[in-house]
Amino acid sequence: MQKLAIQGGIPLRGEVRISGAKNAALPIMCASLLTAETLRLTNLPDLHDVGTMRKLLQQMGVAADTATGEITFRGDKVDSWEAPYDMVKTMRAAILVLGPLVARFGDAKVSLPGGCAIGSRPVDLHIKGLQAMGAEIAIEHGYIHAKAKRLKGARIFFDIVSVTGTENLMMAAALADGVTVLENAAREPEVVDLANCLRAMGAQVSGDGTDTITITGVEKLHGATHRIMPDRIESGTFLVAAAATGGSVTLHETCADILETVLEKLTEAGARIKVAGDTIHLEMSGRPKAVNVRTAPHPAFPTDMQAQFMALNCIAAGSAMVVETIFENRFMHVQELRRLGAQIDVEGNTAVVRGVERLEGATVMATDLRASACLVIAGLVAQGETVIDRIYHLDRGYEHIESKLSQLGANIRRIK
Ligand SMILES: CC(=O)N[C@H]1[C@@H](OP(=O)(O)OP(=O)(O)OC[C@H]2O[C@@H](n3ccc(=O)[nH]c3=O)[C@H](O)[C@@H]2O)O[C@H](CO)[C@@H](O)[C@@H]1O
Ligand SMILES: C=C(OP(=O)(O)O)C(=O)O
Repeated sequence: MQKLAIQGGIPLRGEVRISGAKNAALPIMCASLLTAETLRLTNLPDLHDVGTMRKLLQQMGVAADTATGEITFRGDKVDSWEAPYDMVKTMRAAILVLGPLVARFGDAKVSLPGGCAIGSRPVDLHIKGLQAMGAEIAIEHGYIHAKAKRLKGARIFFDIVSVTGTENLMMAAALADGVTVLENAAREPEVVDLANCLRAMGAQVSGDGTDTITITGVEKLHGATHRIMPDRIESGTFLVAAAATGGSVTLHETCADILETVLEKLTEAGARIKVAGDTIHLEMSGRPKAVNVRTAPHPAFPTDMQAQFMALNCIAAGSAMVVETIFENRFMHVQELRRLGAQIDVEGNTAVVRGVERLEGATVMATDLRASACLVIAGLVAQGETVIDRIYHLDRGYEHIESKLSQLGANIRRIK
C-alpha cells in the first residue's frame, strides 16, 4: 500500500494551479446519461473517483473518449441500467446515476451505498424524491430498483439539506413530465455548476444557488460543452497548508466567491489574503491564531474543510472549538493528530483544540479523504518525518497532490 513521507517545517512558497472540482465533475459526468448526444467536459480533474465514474458509465454503454484536457461522453448506446456494488462501495457518488437512468430509460438498478468512515450517510431522501415523482421503488438484495414509465413533476421538500440528493432529483426532473420544485435544496456551488451544464443541454432550471429550485421537464436534452468549475476544497486545502506553515502562495484558476467563509476564517487566523481575478494570494507570518469553526450547509463553513482547519488549530496560538454538524463521525483524524502531539478533546460533535508550539513527526493512518488532507497539513508543519499510510483516500480527491506540494517547496514523496 502506498504511503506519503513528509519532512516537515518548510514554509510553502510559490504558485499552483487549482484543478476542476471533484464534487462538480461527478454529477456532471452522470448528466451524460440524460442525452443520446455528445457531452464534452473540459477541466475534468485526473482523480481516482473520476476514473471510477468513467468506468461505471462505460459499463452502461456510454462512450467516453479522451482528448487533451477533456473527455467527451456519448450516451446513444446505453444498454445497461445497473450500478453494481463493486463500484458504489468505492465511490458513493455512483448513486448519482439513479436519477438520470430512471428519467431517460424508466429503469435503474443501483447498489445501496451503505455507510462510510464519516457517517451512516443514508440515501432515503433520493428515494423519497423519486417516489414523489411517480417512480416505483423496491429495495432488493442491497439494490435500489426504480421503475417509472415517465417521471412526473412534483413538489419535494428535503427534511435535511442534501447535496447529491438535490443533484439526483434535479437531473431526474429535467426529463420529467411537468414542473418539479425542490424546497430546502442544497445551495452548494457544485449544484449551480450542474444546473449550468443542464441548461447548456436544454434543460429548464431556475433558482439554483437558492433553497428553492424549479425544473420544468422537457422531452429531450441535447449535447453541450461544459467547463468544470474550480475545486473550492482543493483551493482551501492549499491555503490552509500555506497558512499553517507560515508561507506565501498564489493559487491560479480558482474562484474566491465560492470560498467566502474559508477566506474569512483564514483572515481571522491572521493570514493576509489578496484576490485578483481568478487568483488568490495568501501570506502568513508568525503563528496562526486559533479559530472556531462550525460546519453547516453552504453558504456556511463546509464540512469538507473541517479537518484541515483542525490541523491549523493544532499549532495555533490559543484554543478553538470545532463543531461538526453534518456528519456524525467526522473526527477520525483526531486520534492521528494526537499521535503528532496535538491536544484535542472531543465530546459529541465538538472538538476543543488547544494549540501547541510544535507537532512532531510520526507514522499516522489516513481514514478518509479530508482526514488525509489534514494529516498532510500536520505533516508539513511537524518537526521531522511524518509517514501517512492509506493515502489511496487522498487520490480520490486531490489531483497530483505531492507534485503540487513539491512545486511549493515541500519535502514530500510517495513510498511503497
Ligand atoms: C460527491 C459529493 O458531492 N460529496 C459531497 C456531498 O456528499 P452527500 O451529497 O453524500 O452529502 P449530503 O449533503 O447528502 O449529506 C448531508 C447530511 O444529510 C444526510 N442525508 C443525506 C441524504 C439522505 O438521503 N438522507 C440523509 O439523512 C447525510 O447523512 C448527512 O448527514 O455533500 C457533503 C456535504 O457537503 C460533502 O461532504 C461531500 O463531499
Ligand atoms: C466526503 C467527500 O466526498 P464523497 O461524498 O465523495 O465521499 C469529500 O469530498 O470530502
